[in-house]
Amino acid sequence: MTTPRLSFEFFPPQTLEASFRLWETVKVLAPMQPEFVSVTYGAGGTTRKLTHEAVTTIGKNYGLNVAAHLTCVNATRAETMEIVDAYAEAGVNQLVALRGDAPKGQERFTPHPEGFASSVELIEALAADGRFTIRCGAYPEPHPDAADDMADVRWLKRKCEAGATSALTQFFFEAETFFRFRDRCEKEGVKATIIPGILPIQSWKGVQRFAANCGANIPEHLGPAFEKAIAEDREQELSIELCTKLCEELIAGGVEDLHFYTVNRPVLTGRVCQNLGLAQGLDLGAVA
Ligand SMILES: NC(=O)C1=CN([C@@H]2O[C@H](COP(=O)(O)OP(=O)(O)OC[C@H]3O[C@@H](n4cnc5c(N)ncnc54)[C@H](O)[C@@H]3O)[C@@H](O)[C@H]2O)C=CC1
Ligand SMILES: Nc1nc(=O)c2c([nH]1)NC[C@@H]1CN(c3ccc(C(=O)N[C@@H](CCC(=O)O)C(=O)O)cc3)CN21
Repeated sequence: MTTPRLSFEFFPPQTLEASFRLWETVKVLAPMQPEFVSVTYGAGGTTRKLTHEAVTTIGKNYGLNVAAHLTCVNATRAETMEIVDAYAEAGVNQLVALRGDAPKGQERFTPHPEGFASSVELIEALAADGRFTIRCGAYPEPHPDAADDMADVRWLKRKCEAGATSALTQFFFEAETFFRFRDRCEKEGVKATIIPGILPIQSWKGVQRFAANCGANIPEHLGPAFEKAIAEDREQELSIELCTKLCEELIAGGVEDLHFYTVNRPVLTGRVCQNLGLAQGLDLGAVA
């Protein structure tokens, strides 16, 4: 069994308090020497400037390899390529190219009349540009926009043919979900590395809301387990236990990379990595 490579996802802070949390999260997790970290891009491009600042600051101050998320929402092609130029000038060499969620108040993704109409178009433009390693998203369980059972596999294949060399999956809670998807992708001839996206459950309430919007299935037995854990004030311990088990199963099944959705909180991700024996240099003692 190989030692998996780690990566951590952050979101750009919208308030001063949130920015303290981000820096603490980065500072605590950076010593684990992740392969890369990534910074998300708010729905509708609302965090354009903040994402850029977070990406460059993390790169400069922590020497981490940072991948910036980029979406097609609410921007012309020219505007999107301006953002791309600014990243290249700042020394960023990896992008996570996404179609993007619909902005608040809008039901579904609607392309900008002069914008990229899909993730495939964005990836094609980035590949033609040639300056970046391109990562994309992948959906082991049907994305709400998927037409049928195989749509997400076939669409991922298109994204990889367009130039994405690795895919970060939506979070999921059963290893089997990932393995089934990986097998289907292999059968369809998807060449990219498929990296499981791992969400340690920070908030049981929050994750139920979020999962419903994303089409991620929450196994039924988790409901009573969390209710009991919350009543006994050990919600975090249960999250760590479940997430550790999921990662162990993935590693046993040959997974060589783990991408953690940190939601800008270092403890759960740190503790899971510790349990997996992957947390050299991690010091959780100083976390506020
Ligand atoms: N997957 C991940 O790791 C993350 C995803 N997201 C969000 O997920 C949302 C979706 O973005 P992407 O992953 O780039 O979406 P995408 O372009 O892969 O579309 C999602 C699914 O919708 C269907 N679809 C969309 N456009 C299609 C088309 N033109 N023809 C056929 N099928 C089509 C496919 O089934 C596809 O798998 C974004 O809002 C992104 O911000 C955010 C953070 C991480
Ligand atoms: N479609 C989509 N959009 C995204 O922004 C997105 C994804 N998918 N998938 C991958 C990550 C995971 N993301 C997540 C996942 C869970 C929470 C969540 O549980 N939030 C809690 C707060 C947690 C806390 O206390 O800090 C909440 O109550 O909303 C947030 C973002 C964001 N990312």
